[in-house]
Amino acid sequence: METNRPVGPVSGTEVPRYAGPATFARLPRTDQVGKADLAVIGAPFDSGVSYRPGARFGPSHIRQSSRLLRPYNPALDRSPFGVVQVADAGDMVINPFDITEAVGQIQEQAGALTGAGTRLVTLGGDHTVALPLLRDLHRHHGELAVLHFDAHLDTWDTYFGAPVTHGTPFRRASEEGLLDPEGCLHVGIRGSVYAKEDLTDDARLGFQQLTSRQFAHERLDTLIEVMLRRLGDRPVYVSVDIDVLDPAHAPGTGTPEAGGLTSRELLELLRALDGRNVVGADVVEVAPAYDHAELTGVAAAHVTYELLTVMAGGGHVSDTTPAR
Ligand SMILES: N=C(N)NCCCC(=O)O
Ligand SMILES: [Zn+2]
Ligand SMILES: [Zn+2]
Repeated sequence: METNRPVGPVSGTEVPRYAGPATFARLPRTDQVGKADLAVIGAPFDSGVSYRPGARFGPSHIRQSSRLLRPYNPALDRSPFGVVQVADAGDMVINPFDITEAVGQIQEQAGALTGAGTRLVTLGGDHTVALPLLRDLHRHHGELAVLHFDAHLDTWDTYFGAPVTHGTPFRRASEEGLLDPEGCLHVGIRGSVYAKEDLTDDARLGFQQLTSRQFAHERLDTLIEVMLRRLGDRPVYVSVDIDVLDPAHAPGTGTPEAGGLTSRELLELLRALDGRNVVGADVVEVAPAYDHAELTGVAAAHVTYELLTVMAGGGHVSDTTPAR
């Protein structure tokens, strides 16, 4: 039947949700809809890691762990897949043997969609993938506020002389002028670094921090206020490294650090972005080989769902049901 309503996910009450190939949240593929306003896309690439490999399998694991998501999100009183057309754009093709070529391929394949007006939530892959995604979005929006959830700064300079790795994307982005130095914030930072100067370098590159320790001592609503004040009304890129969560909540990742956020805290922080101008997002560093019972996959799927809900925006109705 012809309809103007967005094409929604396959219903879990009509087709068993464990059956059939996994798109994110059982959404249609981009080639099954006219045009997607919002798309989930995989960036299976992990040649930038400094420790455990395996995040190249992140996109398929997050999709598999997303089968139980339902279309209505009570926390934000919204059916995100009914407000705008959301679809799964599949996986990018990325050379695992050449990082320079890989980041070019990511920028080009993301750009083909963003150039046509589709906003993206990219499933990594390791954190290297954020750099080409920021390069692409800077072309559309100018300097970006980066809201970066991570145990790690990822503003280090080089590893073994290599400038483009999963520990360096935000230093490169800052040096290239892609970031608004008044609007960038790390959330969940913790653990050891190489030297005290790492922290002063990081501040010079334009980042403030809400550390994981602050979550132990300060109220969540106070920290949310600090976060929102830092972002203002700037175009925001949200980068979620799943290792921002405590390893108890997300064991399936390459560089785990004890003492992290709970998934409840992270989901609340993301919901607080509702109404902000989120122009793109990623969910990275999910490495399923170290996961158990899809703990990390489910956390990443729910993070992605909250990002999509915020990015879908309010629309005009609270109970919009997508077409089937
Ligand atoms: N982006 C992630 N997950 N980790 C960066 C860790 C870099 C290091 O080995 O020091
Ligand atoms: Zn990290
Ligand atoms: Zn990271």
